[in-house]
Amino acid sequence: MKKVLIPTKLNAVARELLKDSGGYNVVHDDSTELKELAAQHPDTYALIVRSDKVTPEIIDALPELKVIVRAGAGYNTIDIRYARQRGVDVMNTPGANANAVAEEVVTLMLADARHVVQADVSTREGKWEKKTLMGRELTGKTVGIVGFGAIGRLVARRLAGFDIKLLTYDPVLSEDRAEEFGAELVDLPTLFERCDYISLHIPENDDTRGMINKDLAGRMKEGATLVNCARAGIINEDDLRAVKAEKNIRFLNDVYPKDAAGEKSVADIADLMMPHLGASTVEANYNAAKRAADQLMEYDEKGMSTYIVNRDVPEGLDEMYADLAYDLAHLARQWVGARNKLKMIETSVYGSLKPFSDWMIVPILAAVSEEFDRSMEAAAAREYLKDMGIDYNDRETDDTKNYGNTITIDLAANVDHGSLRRVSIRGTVAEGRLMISRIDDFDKLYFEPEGHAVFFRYEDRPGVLGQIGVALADHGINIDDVRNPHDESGKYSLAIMKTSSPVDQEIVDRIAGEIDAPYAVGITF
Ligand SMILES: NC(=O)c1ccc[n+]([C@@H]2O[C@H](COP(=O)([O-])OP(=O)(O)OC[C@H]3O[C@@H](n4cnc5c(N)ncnc54)[C@H](O)[C@@H]3O)[C@@H](O)[C@H]2O)c1
Ligand SMILES: O=C(O)[C@H](O)COP(=O)(O)O
Repeated sequence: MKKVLIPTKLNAVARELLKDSGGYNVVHDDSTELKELAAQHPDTYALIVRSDKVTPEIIDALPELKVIVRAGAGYNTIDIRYARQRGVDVMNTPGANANAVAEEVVTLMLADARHVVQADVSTREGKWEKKTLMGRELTGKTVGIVGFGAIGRLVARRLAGFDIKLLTYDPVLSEDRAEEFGAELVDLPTLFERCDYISLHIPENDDTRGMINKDLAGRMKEGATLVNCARAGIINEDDLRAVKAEKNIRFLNDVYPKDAAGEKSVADIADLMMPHLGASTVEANYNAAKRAADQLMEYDEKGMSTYIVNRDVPEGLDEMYADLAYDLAHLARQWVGARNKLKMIETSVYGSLKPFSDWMIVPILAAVSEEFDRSMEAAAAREYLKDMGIDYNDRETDDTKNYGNTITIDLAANVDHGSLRRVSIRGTVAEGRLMISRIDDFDKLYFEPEGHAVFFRYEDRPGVLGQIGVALADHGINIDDVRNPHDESGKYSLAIMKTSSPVDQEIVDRIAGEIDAPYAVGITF
């Protein structure tokens, strides 16, 4: 039986579900230090934690460890890179505790606006501070949500009853999607300048650490409120301290560099402080515990999970196929017009790659959207696509077609007057090299996506290749390799030329005009 160590205060449902499944020996102990528990249970296979710090020392103390499940959202307390080096997968349970945090945000806003804590203390002391404790109303105010993920969206929904004006900033959100939530998508400085309340709902990572700095805090309105129920590290505390006194900013805080008793460095600037209680509701604790157990069992049954946060390429998949998916999508994106609005992505994954078809959306999306980070998960990719209004279909495929281990990517993008421009590109890995084997009706290309290349699709006639060669030479560009297949009808040709240097799309478009090629792409792989 696999040993699961739960060294944290987590609803018993996790323990019960795992035990009932018959496959796990669960040790649930929230009163012993994790270090000590690790020493006592070196045969641990899975660790289920909350904000407990999982250091390289803990990981090293558990040589059998295969997976760490974070029953919650933020995993900045787990050394995910070291876990990866040791072959340990790390999962979280996104969204499981989102409502608890959203309600905490509303609680803090209202409690501060009506001086609930002070009023309670002073009334118990026998005072009657009705005059000094004049409050403020939340209704009708402008609220800014930084990070419009699971929590950010729920904060928006919960606050809707207060008739607020809602602004949001999230780099992977489209204006249309924001509008569906009644939010206006703005940039970060604008959000800080315009809002009466600002609530942070982003992860702490290398990009967001110290993000709320003097410049942003300095843009806040006089008397505005900043709520941090995300992570301490995203605020530069000294910068906020400097601005707070000047602008009378209210600061409501749930998170600290360390989850532990003792003095808090933000005590002098925080108007309300909670001991990291965002997820501490009976309901959220149950949801996160159940999700942790369910995800662990799914991980063991299917061998992979969309919730893994520290794996770029799934175990069992040759990394070259991830690169192939990226290159196919990169070329397809240029083919349909890099600036045209993408409407549809369809993937057809064949052969031994099939178990990874769901995951393939990650490198594909990284190729078609600069905003999407390749280290993100498939679930985040699908959410992103939904937000951007892009249809995504992972097609059922039929291996009797003998396509081997191939990936086909179909893209469609809007061009002028609402018409769609489509392309279908297939590729594989052969002899240890990436190969593009088909572009639309041009088959058996076996073209290696590497270096610089130009593509022109034109009506077949003699002399066109020469024309392209001369035009490129006029720009000092040498041709390193040429393919020139015809399509099935024999009517169209595709000129694929590898070039010595990148060819600007402007030059490609000019040559396309000269040879009357409606499809023309210059690309660097
Ligand atoms: N106080 C608590 O108890 C508590 C509970 C749960 C989560 N959290 C914290 O809240 C964070 C958010 O949780 P979630 O469940 O909403 O996660 P989520 O992944 O659903 O949403 C995070 C959002 O932040 C956005 N984002 C990432 N980088 C950004 C940036 N630089 N600027 C603006 N937006 C950015 C992402 O695009 C995403 O939409 C977690 O990472 C965790 O640290 C705290
Ligand atoms: O990221 C999270 O899920 C929250 O910060 C909750 O942390 P906790 O499980 O330690 O309360």
